[in-house]
Amino acid sequence: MSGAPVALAALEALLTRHSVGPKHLVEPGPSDAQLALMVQAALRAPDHAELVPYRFKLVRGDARRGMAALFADAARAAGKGEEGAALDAERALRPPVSVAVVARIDPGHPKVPAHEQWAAVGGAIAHFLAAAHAMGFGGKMLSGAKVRDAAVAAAFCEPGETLLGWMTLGTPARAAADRSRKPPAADVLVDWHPPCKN
Ligand SMILES: Cc1cc2nc3c(=O)[nH]c(=O)nc-3n(C[C@H](O)[C@H](O)[C@H](O)COP(=O)(O)O)c2cc1C
Repeated sequence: MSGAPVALAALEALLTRHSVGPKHLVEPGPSDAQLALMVQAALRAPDHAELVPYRFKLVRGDARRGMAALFADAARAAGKGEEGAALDAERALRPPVSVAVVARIDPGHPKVPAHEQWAAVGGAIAHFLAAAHAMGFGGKMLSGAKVRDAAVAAAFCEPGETLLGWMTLGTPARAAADRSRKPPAADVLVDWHPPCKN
């Protein structure tokens, strides 16, 4: 292989990353130092004009109970009933750590259109979760209709911001199966040819 030596451990982490759902996550969650590394990795994702169009909000410890109450209220408001409310509350309580992803997109930016800012948010999520996986943590990005519940959104966002969802993080309960079904690289990488001129 030509080019710079490949950081094999980093590549291995990228090639094996897969989501681990909240029901398979147990304590311990990542420490402050480990979370800081995940954020540093996120900040390395491509970001036109370095706008950093996102913020991460850490939900752990007792704060999970507050989020569970919000989730339960959102479920009731959506007509899910008490059983649905309990299920949604459990989604907040079960992961040792949840990290809310809040996008702050500037639709009027003179140089960076909104779609490029959204791409930066996606890149940050990917780097964050890849770093978590590289450190042995399991994680999954989750959203659901509750991100659009007014009370839930207001609890996480300033005016003009958008709540994308939560990266749930913890120690995988067991060697989790990689259920990802990815297409072969050849389906995704194709040669481009200039349009024919007649
Ligand atoms: C912004 C965003 C929101 C998502 N919300 C959900 C969700 O609510 N429920 C879900 O099952 N997967 C959701 N996903 C997809 C999962 O995080 C995960 O990527 C998908 O299940 C594929 O698994 P993999 O990451 O192992 O390839 C979301 C992904 C993104 C980027």
